[in-house]
Amino acid sequence: MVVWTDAERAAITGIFEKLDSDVVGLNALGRCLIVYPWTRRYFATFGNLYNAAAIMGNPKVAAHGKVVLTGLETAMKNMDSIKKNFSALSELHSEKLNVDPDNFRLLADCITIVVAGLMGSAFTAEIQAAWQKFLAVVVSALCRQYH
Ligand code: HEM
Repeated sequence: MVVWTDAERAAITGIFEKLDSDVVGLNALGRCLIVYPWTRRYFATFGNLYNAAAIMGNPKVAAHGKVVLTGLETAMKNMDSIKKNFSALSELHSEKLNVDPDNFRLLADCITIVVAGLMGSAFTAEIQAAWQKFLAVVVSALCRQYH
């Protein structure tokens, strides 16, 4: 079981309060698709993902970025049962979407980079530590139904 300190809980909820999930979602998913181009293959239904400008201007990327952030927000609101809550989502990514689980970590890193950029100096090492712990638990929960 994952144990969260009050400071970690406050750091994570604070990030969601401060940042606009539309902005974080588009920029993080867009960055992932640009930096790790093989991730584009999972989004064949999204249309034009040929280059950075097309990706960042694609409304389906923006909409899906928001979906991912909404998923994270659900995890934040249920921090003591992330594994249980993400069981169906893990199964979907594994069995139906066939997403290689290595990619979860890559998207998580893009989310951290975007959050860091938006938070500026408020993204202290302590806040980063709490945030990365949170994302590590999410990634581990998403990997759980892979076998
Ligand atoms: C932080 C990690 C991630 C989270 C929290 C997350 C969350 C979600 C959520 C909430 C959905 C919608 C599920 C539904 O409709 O019931 C979804 C769908 C999807 N995810 Fe993920 N995801 C993550 C990582 C990834 C990665 C790394 C990839 C591929 C590289 C990926 C590919 C997809 C695809 C292809 C869909 C279906 C999109 C569609 O056709 O609408 N996900 N994800």
